Amino acid sequence: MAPLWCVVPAAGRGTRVGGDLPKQYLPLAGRPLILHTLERLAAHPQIAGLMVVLGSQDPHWPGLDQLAGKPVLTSIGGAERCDSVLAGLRALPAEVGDDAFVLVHDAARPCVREADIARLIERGIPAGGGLLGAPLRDTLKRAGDDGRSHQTEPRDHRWRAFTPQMFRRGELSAALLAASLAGVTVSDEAMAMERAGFAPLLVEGVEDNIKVTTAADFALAEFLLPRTK
Ligand SMILES: Nc1ccn([C@@H]2O[C@H](COP(=O)(O)OP(=O)(O)OP(=O)(O)O)[C@@H](O)[C@H]2O)c(=O)n1
Ligand SMILES: C[C@](O)(CO)[C@H](O)COP(=O)(O)O
Repeated sequence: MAPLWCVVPAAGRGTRVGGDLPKQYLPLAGRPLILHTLERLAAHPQIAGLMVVLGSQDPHWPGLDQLAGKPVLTSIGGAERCDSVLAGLRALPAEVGDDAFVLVHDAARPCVREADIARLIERGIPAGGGLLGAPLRDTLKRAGDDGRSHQTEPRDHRWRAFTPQMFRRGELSAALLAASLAGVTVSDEAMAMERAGFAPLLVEGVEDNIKVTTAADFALAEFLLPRTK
């Protein structure tokens, strides 16, 4: 099977972490968070190259053009994550045809495991596309505006969505464009594909593939990094 390109949205501002520097450039184990993510992706034998989607004014990008001997290209993202992913898909090299499967992985998920990426590719391609995730394990409460629990929701059939997510370049681009034209901000690729009539395969991944979202997540990611190779 031919290796796949990976689009890496990295154009966010990290507002939930706070501070002046976007979270992808904050130090994690002594180096910018994004470098850990990119190195892990580039080292994967089934990944052909990386398309990193940057903010329009980004003085922090280190100007990488290759990693582990694989090309690292960049493009400019948009206001929402879904805009950035669509921009990255459009900027992929022409050798990546519309029928080619493409991975999308958050720059903010540095602890992704090689085996999870491999499992997504192996199971997702015959299924027409899919995503890593994990079934919800906690009891789920519906909160009222009063901050009290008013109901316990069923948790069966409910999953948390991770990245990578993997779809055909053409189908995902069309699905993201359709959502955008409808004024819908999709929070992940699978949501765009669901709106377009697809049923992405849920491939179980390890829950330590965390998204660094708040300042407290840096300590957890630093702990997990050497344990999730
Ligand atoms: N307009 C955007 C928004 C987000 N992202 C990227 O999408 C990933 C997941 O998004 P999230 O964790 O929400 O990152 P931020 O938008 O940076 O965080 P916040 O919502 O706290 O500002 C990150 O790698 C982020 O850089 C992006 O490429 N373009
Ligand atoms: C794509 C994602 O990582 C799946 O969990 C997530 O949706 C990113 O954005 P969010 O703003 O944290 O929902």
